[in-house]
Amino acid sequence: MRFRSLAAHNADLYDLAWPGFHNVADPGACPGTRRVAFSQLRCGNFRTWLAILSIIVRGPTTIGLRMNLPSSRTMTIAHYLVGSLLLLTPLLLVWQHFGMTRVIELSPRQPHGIQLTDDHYEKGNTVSSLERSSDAFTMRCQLGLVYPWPFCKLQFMTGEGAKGTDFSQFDTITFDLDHTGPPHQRVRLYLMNFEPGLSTVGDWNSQRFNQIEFELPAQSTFTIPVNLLRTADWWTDQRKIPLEQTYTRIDNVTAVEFSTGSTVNADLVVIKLRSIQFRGKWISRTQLLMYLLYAWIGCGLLGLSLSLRHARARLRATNAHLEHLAAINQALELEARELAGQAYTDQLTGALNRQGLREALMRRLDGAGQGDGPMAVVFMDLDHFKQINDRHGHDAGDDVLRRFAAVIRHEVRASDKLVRWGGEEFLLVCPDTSRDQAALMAEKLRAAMAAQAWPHGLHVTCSFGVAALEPEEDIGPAIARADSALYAAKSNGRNRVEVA
Ligand SMILES: Nc1nc2c(ncn2[C@@H]2O[C@H](COP(=O)(O)OP(=O)(O)OP(=O)(O)O)[C@@H](O)[C@H]2O)c(=O)[nH]1
Repeated sequence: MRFRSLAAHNADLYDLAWPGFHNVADPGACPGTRRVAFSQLRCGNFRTWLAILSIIVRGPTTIGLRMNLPSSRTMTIAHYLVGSLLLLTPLLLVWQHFGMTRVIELSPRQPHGIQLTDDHYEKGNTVSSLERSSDAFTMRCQLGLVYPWPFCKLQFMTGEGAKGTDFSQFDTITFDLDHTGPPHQRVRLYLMNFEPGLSTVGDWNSQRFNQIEFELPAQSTFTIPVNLLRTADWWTDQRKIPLEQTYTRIDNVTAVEFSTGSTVNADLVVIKLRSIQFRGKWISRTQLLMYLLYAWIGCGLLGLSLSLRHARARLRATNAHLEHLAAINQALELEARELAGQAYTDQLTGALNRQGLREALMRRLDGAGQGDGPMAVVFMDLDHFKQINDRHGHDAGDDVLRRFAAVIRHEVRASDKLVRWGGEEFLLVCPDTSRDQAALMAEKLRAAMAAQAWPHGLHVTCSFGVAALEPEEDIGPAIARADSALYAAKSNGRNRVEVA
């Protein structure tokens, strides 16, 4: 199994430990991008604010602070949205405050229909006349005293039939006029609102009379707020309008009436009206704030869902990465175990080598309560092995060695350790085994050798030297005694067991 380089692994671990930003010294910078070092990001530093503004407006992928994961297109769009909203919010608020003005003007310059009426149709004797010039309407009104509430009024038509104009979005009414007549001259303004269910076409008085009455000021131009308009009491009394419907309503105004006030003297009133202007905002501040709030909430929700998606993708990537690292770790452990096994094992026979024996003995001694019982060693040496090599070749000799080790392993306990001492010499270390038990076992092994079918029809025998460890004795002297016993077995004719 091939693995990536250690450097690549380190980079992986670095990424896991520090998700978010790469080292600014990363040489893999995108061409054309500017990099900003963390050390440069300090409050009061012009570059800091420039960098932050860049993140907002351009998105994080286009500047030096590069995220580990590439931002998706949708994330970039979200960043653009937030940036746009950040710029648009103050702009719109300022524009709403100083601009966005909507005006309806009632004047000779505007095409609204106009007519003059007085109390004649109420059988009064008021005499009125209207003079129209390019810049003003001049109303002359000689009030009579026959009708109890004499009046003259200018009617500006702002609708037709049941269809009127919406004045509800206007905030102020500005008058431009001159007047002559008695002091403290009062005037009235009516906004006639047609309301289905209340008003009928052709019945003028069935429309809601939104009224305001005030004394004309000395100056020609003056402004009053629209919210001073009230449904006229006389109209609600006359029409028997329930109290809960006596509110002001000016969303369907068919006419605006400018009338003399409630003075009952037989005065001559002359009013030169240049204009009445209704001013308001195309969008009220409240509406704008609501729209901005919706936009921010929408943007926030979008950003949240995108962040969640991004986080989920990141989590998936991290999990996959962790799984990948775990697999690498497992493979490395396996490989390490294999390498460790090779260091302690003879490759040809699979028996332990001397280092392996040392390790096994160390482990035995380390174990609690281990190493206290009797222990025996059996030295084994194949007889006339040189002849096998000489007659049948080295490979045949190897086959015999492999088979020998297999036969011995098959016959002994798992706790007995087979060690290749060198060449055709093997050592069997038998824990919890007395000298007599070891001698019996050696005889059993010798018999097993005789019963074995050897390669190339060979007849292979082995000599055994048995020795037991004295209490508190190291294994070394016991091996030496077993070696001596083996020498004796060889001397006494081979294929036999000698006990030291
Ligand atoms: N095929 C093979 N031969 C080996 C290996 N290690 C040692 N030998 C051979 O084993 C032989 C040992 O010969 P000797 O020490 O003379 O012993 P012997 O021929 O078995 O004689 P006795 O031990 O006296 O019965 C030598 O020829 C070595 O070359 C091995 O790994 N493979």
